Amino acid sequence: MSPGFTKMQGLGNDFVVLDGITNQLDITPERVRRIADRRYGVGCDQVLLAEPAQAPEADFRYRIWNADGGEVEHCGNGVRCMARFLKDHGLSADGRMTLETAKGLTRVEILADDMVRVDMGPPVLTPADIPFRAAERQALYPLEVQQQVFEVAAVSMGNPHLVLRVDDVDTAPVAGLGPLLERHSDFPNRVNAGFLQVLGRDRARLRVYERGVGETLACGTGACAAVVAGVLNGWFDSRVTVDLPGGRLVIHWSGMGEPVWMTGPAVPVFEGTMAAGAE
Ligand SMILES: N[C@H](CCC[C@H](N)C(=O)O)C(=O)O
Repeated sequence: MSPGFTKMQGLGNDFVVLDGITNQLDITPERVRRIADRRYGVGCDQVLLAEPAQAPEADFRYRIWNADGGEVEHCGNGVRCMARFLKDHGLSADGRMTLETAKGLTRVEILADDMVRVDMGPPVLTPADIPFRAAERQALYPLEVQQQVFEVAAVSMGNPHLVLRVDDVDTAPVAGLGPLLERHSDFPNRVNAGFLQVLGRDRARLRVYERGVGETLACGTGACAAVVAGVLNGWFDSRVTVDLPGGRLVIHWSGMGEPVWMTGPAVPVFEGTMAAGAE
């Protein structure tokens, strides 16, 4: 029988969280796909694993896999849930912690009202580091998809994002265009595709077709990338409330070289144990 897990969600972006600190766990892409399957397994958008820190400045390391089994660099909703998991399970005595992921260090603080504030670090905009096939950095890039050309922003928050501005997220072609954008050849590692509706200089709506998952109810790194794209294109001031289908994130970015701050919820749903074969 496998060790326990905790099901958590951040604005409906849902996770199976595993404790690799107390337990020795071997996570494989096949195992992730089984766990993430919403019929044959627990079901989730991403699997998150807590591990002992490797970097001296970090309190813990945490790893992220998308439902398709691919390991990725960062997850905004996930890092909030991981911090809450570590605190609730007595693995962290403090509501403030530094978590290490493949993208680097992320500083997290659980606030008095149970919201979680995260220093997501500065955005990466150099095409080669996103990675994105463009010769030089631009605020918007032409991207051809099935003989149509879209103007998109390209931003990495440790993981790759494109941001496409639309008039109305409710009518945006997320289901049809999302998969084509996710696998566009100009993004060698694939990409998360954000559909952004600007409501004002401090308000936005966003839907995200996530790499390795499909459309999720919320995407934390996607909200950060969308605000960065909007600030760089003159659409936003530095503080923006982003309404996603699953709820609201508050994002703050004061400009180049500065970190992106994200504040939002992290909610435990249930504890469980997976039967042999379901994990
Ligand atoms: N699908 C993303 C990882 C999860 C990001 C998202 N769930 C978030 O809250 O940031 C990727 O492949 O880069």
